[in-house]
Amino acid sequence: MPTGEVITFSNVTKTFGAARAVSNLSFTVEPGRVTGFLGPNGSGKTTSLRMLLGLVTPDSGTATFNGVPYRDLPHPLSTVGAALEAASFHPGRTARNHLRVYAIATGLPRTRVMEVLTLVGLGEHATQRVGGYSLGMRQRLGLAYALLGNPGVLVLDEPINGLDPEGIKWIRGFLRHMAAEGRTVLVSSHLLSEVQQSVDDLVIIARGELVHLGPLSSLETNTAPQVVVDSPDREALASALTAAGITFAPGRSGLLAAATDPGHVGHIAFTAGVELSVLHRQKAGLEEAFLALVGGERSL
Ligand SMILES: Nc1ncnc2c1ncn2[C@@H]1O[C@H](COP(=O)(O)OP(=O)(O)OP(=O)(O)O)[C@@H](O)[C@H]1O
Repeated sequence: MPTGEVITFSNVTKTFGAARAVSNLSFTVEPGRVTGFLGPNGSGKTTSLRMLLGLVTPDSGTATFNGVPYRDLPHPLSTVGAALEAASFHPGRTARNHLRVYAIATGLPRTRVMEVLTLVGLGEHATQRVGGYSLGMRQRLGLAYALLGNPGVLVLDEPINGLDPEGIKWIRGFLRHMAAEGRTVLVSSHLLSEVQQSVDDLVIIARGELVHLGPLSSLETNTAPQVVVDSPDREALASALTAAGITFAPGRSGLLAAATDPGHVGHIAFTAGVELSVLHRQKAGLEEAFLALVGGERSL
């Protein structure tokens, strides 16, 4: 069984010319869990992953696996499996042929090729030319390549891009399974909704900076709760709230009051003699919390 390793980014900074792509980024990624690495397009995710894999040199800081930078790993292929781009396979060659070349070059048994192709659901398409593959099939081939050395760490850049609903369902189960076996799984995405159902932890960046770190549930608790309140006499309700120092904004089903306790809002209305038609607590959705953190930039 492969053992997961702790990924540590420590004060990593990278600038391209005058543009700072990644700024003083620090976080850890734990084994046995799926971690979503989220941020809008251009927020620095790919640059960070490329630094982790030794493909880009940081200006300062380190990105390591159990304290060791990628270039110093004694057995990189059996430590880390990475899928950064889906389209870099030669269209004229078959999936099996592609992976055989890598397997031979790295001293892995040839039998591993069909094992990984089967694992990602490409067993029946192993002898098909990659040129005829859909984007989703190329994503799966990228995953198969990442799994060749049976690594303890998986680093996947936007693996859900291009998958159809069935493929999305499959990859969610796949990521969970990989983590359940003890692997460290780091998955980037620009859409929270895409990974929400498969991640345990979140690392969110915007403009190259860390803006949120913690379990998925922490994003929810990070969101300011609101009390939805309404009255047949909305004007009187508004006056009562203002008099009590509670700010509010009009919402779809009433006034959205900046308060945590519906009981408190109800009491204010009661003492002002205002009848209520609606009174409940509301939390903003995860997507709203995510958008608020990344500066409201809605990714395309
Ligand atoms: N080789 C490079 N030369 C110059 N600028 C670069 C280079 N690579 C990335 N950048 C810039 O760094 C910033 C971060 O880009 P990066 O690709 O890491 O973001 P991302 O979050 O992965 O976005 P996307 O999801 O669109 O790939 C962007 O402003 C990008 O234009």
